[in-house]
Amino acid sequence: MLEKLKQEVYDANMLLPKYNLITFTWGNVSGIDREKGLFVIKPSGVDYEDLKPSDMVVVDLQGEKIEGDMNPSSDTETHRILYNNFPNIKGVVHTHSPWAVSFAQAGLDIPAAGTTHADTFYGSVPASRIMNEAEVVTEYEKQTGDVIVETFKKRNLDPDQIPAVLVNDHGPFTWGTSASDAVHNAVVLEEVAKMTYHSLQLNPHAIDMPQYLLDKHFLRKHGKNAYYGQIKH
Ligand SMILES: O=C(CO)[C@@H](O)[C@@H](O)COP(=O)(O)O
Repeated sequence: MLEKLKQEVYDANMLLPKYNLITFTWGNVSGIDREKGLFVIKPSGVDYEDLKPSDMVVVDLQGEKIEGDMNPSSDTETHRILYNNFPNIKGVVHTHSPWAVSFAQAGLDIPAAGTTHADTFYGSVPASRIMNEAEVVTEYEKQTGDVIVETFKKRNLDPDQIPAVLVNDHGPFTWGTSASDAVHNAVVLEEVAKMTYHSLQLNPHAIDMPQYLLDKHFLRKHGKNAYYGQIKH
């Protein structure tokens, strides 16, 4: 079942160690088949060097395991909530990459400080609120997804324009148009977190880039008149 998607999701998971985004088993990638309403995710707690495409687990959008010998990632419920609430996304990534986690643990947004950020994120990457005890004790991973969705709703953010969040005291989740696109966004997020940390050290007072520069860089790659790369009009 979903053999092509399993291979894609496996390949995307293997990009996490390649780009130094994970330590041990601290991360996961999933990808969804929207027509079938099924997503494929990494099994929980398996070393990356031991993973195989056939180990990937198939889950439905109600959270039922449909196929797979192993338990799915412990973060499966968070991925499920994101797929159910952000209808255009087709891949989700979670890591504990250290620069993004540093902002998450500080409870700080990553402000849009320059064009590296603006090429991928159309504004600050938001930090969520801290989850309360009841949310953590009961259905923790589902509630993590709910808090991410709440962050975007309350702040009127578009998940298609800001494909990342920092879960407070935890770490980053990113998403994208495919599993590999979500990994691409996780790599950019980590680079941007590192650069912005250093910019804040050098000048904490002049960090936000001008709106016109943010507009130019995001929209030349993602707007309806995008012209970056080999786009033909
Ligand atoms: O945050 C954590 C653990 O605290 C998890 O995201 C991480 O270890 C990955 O877990 P899985 O191997 O995907 O179950």
